[in-house]
Amino acid sequence: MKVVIASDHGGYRLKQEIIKHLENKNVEYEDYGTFSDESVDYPDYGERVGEAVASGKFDRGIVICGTGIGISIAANKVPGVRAALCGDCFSAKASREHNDANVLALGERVIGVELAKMIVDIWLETEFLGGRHERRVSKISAIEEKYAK
Ligand SMILES: O=C[C@H](O)[C@H](O)[C@H](O)COP(=O)(O)O
Repeated sequence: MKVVIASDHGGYRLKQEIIKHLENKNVEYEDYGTFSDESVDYPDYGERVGEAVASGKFDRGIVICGTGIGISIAANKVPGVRAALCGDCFSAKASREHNDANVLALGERVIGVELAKMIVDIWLETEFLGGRHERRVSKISAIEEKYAK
């Protein structure tokens, strides 16, 4: 599995911790920035990861900002992206099983590093269940198509 990860300055420190964790687990990843804690704009990084996942270059994306909210909103603007902001393990599992989330969003200012690592593990390991959830995810795609220019 190939993972792309990015953050703004508000998620930079947690991104570095998650990168160390991915390396320890031998998960293939690419870091799309930001590369310091200097202030930047989260939509740039959400869009970057969203495009990289939607294009098929990566299987999954991880985006991090202060709350995880802004960067997930931005990533979700890219057609084909289903970004899930998770602050607990149950949501991380359900976002994969039910929603086939292809981008995980985390908030550095909200959750601790150890919980974030646990969420990442569960999210990477959990498969989409399909079945009734397939129909609902298809309806999300239909909404995208309806509003596409
Ligand atoms: O949703 C947005 C994120 O939480 C940003 O990380 C946050 O807004 C950045 O705030 P500041 O510029 O005050 O560090």
